Amino acid sequence: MTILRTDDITMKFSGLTAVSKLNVEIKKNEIVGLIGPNGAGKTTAFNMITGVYTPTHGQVYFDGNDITGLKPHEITKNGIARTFQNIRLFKDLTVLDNVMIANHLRLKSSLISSIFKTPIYKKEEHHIYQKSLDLLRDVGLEELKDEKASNLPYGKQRRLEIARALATDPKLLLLDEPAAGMNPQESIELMEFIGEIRDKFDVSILMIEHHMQVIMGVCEKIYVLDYGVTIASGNPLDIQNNPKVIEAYLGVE
Ligand SMILES: Nc1ncnc2c1ncn2[C@@H]1O[C@H](COP(=O)(O)OP(=O)(O)OP(=O)(O)O)[C@@H](O)[C@H]1O
Repeated sequence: MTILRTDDITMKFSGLTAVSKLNVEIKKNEIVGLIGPNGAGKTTAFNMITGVYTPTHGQVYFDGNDITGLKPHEITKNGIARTFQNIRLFKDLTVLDNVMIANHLRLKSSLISSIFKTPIYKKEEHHIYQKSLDLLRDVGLEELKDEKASNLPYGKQRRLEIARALATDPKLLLLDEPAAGMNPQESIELMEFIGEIRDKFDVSILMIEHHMQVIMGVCEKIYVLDYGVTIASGNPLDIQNNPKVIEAYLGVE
């Protein structure tokens, strides 16, 4: 079953075509990579899928619906969550509070009931507390729940970011360079972690990553962009042996 399909999505910024006619297909529970040299258009593709930009041409279909042009929060509610290249945590808040805040997107009670702390609000608040603790346990951060987010080592901050994204109950998770800044040991752990969250949370994953070992190790399918154009797609072995990819991407490493 296809969870995400982009149909010729294109993004033009005045004279520059950052992404040209991108056709991505992600199946349920698939882990897919999006790679390419700096400036190839990867983040722009994420921004079109998550509603930060409306494609200048083409459509985005998610879970059978056309989501092109929806606002980012509407797309999150539809079931797409993302992390960012530059970690975006509330650095002065605790690990637990970071996850609880992300969970509030799912809160059903009104602003009024939250101000007056009605029984419905208290019940939902308790549910969120419990769910956040469960999430932290699932990503291996439970013991650090009271720690300030900024005190966490880099690899754990990335995990917390992923936990925050998972708090919105996504069906598709977009990870923007999850291995950036990680040491080799953290990168190996990340590879295992990505497989675990796919299984545990029953999500599909689309990830941008420059770390070739991570991409080749976890992705079932890979798309390669160069100057906004898709120059190859296929399984890791096909991609590694594709002369166009070697020239455009691996050649500049
Ligand atoms: N808002 C914008 N306005 C104008 N040009 C933009 C904008 N966003 C991106 N670009 C340009 O579009 C092209 C693709 O950028 P993008 O950030 O998507 O690449 P990327 O593959 O994610 O790169 P990196 O690996 O360095 O993050 C670049 O030439 C960039 O300068």
